[in-house]
Amino acid sequence: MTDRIRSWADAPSRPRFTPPPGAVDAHCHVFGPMAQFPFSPKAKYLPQDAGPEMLFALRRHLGLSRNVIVQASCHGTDNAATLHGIAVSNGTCRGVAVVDPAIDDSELERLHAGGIRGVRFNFLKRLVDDAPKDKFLEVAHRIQHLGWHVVVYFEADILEEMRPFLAAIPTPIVIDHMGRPDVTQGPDGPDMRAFRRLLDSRPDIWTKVTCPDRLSTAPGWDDFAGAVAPLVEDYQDRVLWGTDWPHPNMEKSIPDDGLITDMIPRIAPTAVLQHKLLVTNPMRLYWPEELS
Ligand SMILES: O=C(O)/C=C(\CC(=O)C(=O)O)C(=O)O
Repeated sequence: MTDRIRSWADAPSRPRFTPPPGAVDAHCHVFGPMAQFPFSPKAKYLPQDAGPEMLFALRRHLGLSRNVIVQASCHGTDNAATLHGIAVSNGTCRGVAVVDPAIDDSELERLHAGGIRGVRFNFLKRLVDDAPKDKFLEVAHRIQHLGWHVVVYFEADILEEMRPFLAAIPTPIVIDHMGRPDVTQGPDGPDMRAFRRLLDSRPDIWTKVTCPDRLSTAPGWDDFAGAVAPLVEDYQDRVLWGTDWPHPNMEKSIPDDGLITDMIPRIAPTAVLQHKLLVTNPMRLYWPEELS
C-alpha cells in the first residue's frame, strides 16, 4: 500500500440547516497526522492526514459544537491519535476506542481519563482481519464498571447471526449506521424490519442514523430520508447523528458535509426531534455528568 487516499471535500458547502446550540457530531474520525501517529501495519487503507484542527474547522463551518471521535481501523488498537484529538479539544470531544482484547485494567483507566467512553467492535471483513466474539464479550464485561458502552459495526447481511452476541453484551450498545440496511427497500423493507426487531429486543440498543452517502443510491439521498425518518420518530430517545468525516474509503464518491448536515431536518423534521438527536441523546452517552 503506497498511495495515501483523500476521502473528504476541500471546501464543503455551508448547510442551510442551522443545528441547535450544543449540537454533537457523534461519529467522526481523525487520521494521524501520520508523522506523529503512524497508521497500523494492518491498516486496509492509508489516508492522508486529517487531524483535529481540520475536524474543528469543519465543525465550525457546519455549526456544530462537539465531536465524538471514533477510532478508525487504519489506526488499529493504538488510540493515540484519537486521544490526541480529545486532548486538544478543550473538553469538546470524547471518544470511542478500539482495544486489543488483552488490554489491562490500568490501560482502560488511562483511556477513560483521556475521554474514552466506549469501545468499538468492527465486523467488516474489508476493514479488519478478525472479529473474535468471545474476546469482545470479555472486553464488554471488563468495561462495564467504567460506565462505557459498546459500538458495533456490521452490515445487514450478518444481522441474524449477530443477535446472540448482541444479546449477551452487558453494556448499552450503539449500532453504527443502523447496521447498513438496504434503504432502497424503504421504511418497511426487510432490512429495516429486521433492524427494528433488534432495537425492540432491548431498550438500551442505540443507533447512529448516519451515512446517507454510503447507504443511498438515489439522487438527493431520498431513499435514505424515506427509510430513516420513521426510525428517528419511533426510537427518538436512542438515535445519534454524525458526519462520518473524513469519510474513510469514500474517495471515489466524496460526500459534501454541508449536504450531509442538511439531511438532519429530513430525518428529524421537528425541533424536538432535532434536539434529541443532536444534543440530549449524545450528551446522555458521552457527557452524562453535564446533564442535571
Ligand atoms: O467510518 C465508518 O464508519 C466506516 C468505515 C471506516 C471505518 O469504520 C474504519 O475504518 O474503522 C467504512 O465503512 O469504511
